[in-house]
Amino acid sequence: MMTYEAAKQLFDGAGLPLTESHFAQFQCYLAELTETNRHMNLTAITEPAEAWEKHFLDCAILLQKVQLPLGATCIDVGTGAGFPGMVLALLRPDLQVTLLDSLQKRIGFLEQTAAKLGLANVRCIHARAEDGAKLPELREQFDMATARAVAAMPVLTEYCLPFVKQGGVFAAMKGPSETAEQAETAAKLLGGEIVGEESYTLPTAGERKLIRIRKTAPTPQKYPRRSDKIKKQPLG
Ligand SMILES: C[S@@+](CC[C@H](N)C(=O)[O-])C[C@H]1O[C@@H](n2cnc3c(N)ncnc32)[C@H](O)[C@@H]1O
Repeated sequence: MMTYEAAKQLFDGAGLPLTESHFAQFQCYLAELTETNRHMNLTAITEPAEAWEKHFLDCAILLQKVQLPLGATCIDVGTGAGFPGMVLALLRPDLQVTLLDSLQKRIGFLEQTAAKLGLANVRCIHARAEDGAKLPELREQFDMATARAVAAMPVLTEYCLPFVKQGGVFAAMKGPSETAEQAETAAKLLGGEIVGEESYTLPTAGERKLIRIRKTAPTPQKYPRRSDKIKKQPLG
């Protein structure tokens, strides 16, 4: 059981505000996640204190690190149970958030959950990243693409950077061992430039890292390549 006071303290510790209405929405999200997780593999983390830290706080920190203008468009590639995208949409109703995943049943869960939470700023798309990024309505349309726990940097950059418009950013949520340098070749080939990496620490889960790549030129049409090619010959 998580109380509002405990959740607020957790967010305060990272310098993030948490209103009672956000708390109620997060609790509703967690209840949906826990219930659905009984019959669908969504996440290994449903214990309340752990979910609050490793899912909600971790994803909320992204908003603190990347300053998104009012009304910005974001895509979360390989969103799974909605991390980080659903958290962004919940905390920033002005953002237009697209949640993309290759598993239809997860997309069904996300559509139902966004409706339950009253989030009108969420769109859910069932597609592989490398197919979605070929669609004119998605290619180079986003101020920010993000992803957490989907693939290693060279592969992930090929999945994500094609979605970003020029001047926008790809922000990868990573563990401590991956580095921005690992994406340098991929970034160059895909029209990006490494901005840098920034570490932060979760209270009990330890170090996490945010790697940022800015989109400086259009992605050549031949990217992203076919799924098997991306995995067999990562750009690196
Ligand atoms: C380990 S889960 C991580 C989910 C979530 N981002 C998180 O941090 O909890 C990876 C997710 O990425 C999705 N995924 C993997 N490869 C993908 C691809 N090429 N295109 C779209 N989704 C993909 C999987 O279906 C899965 O839901």
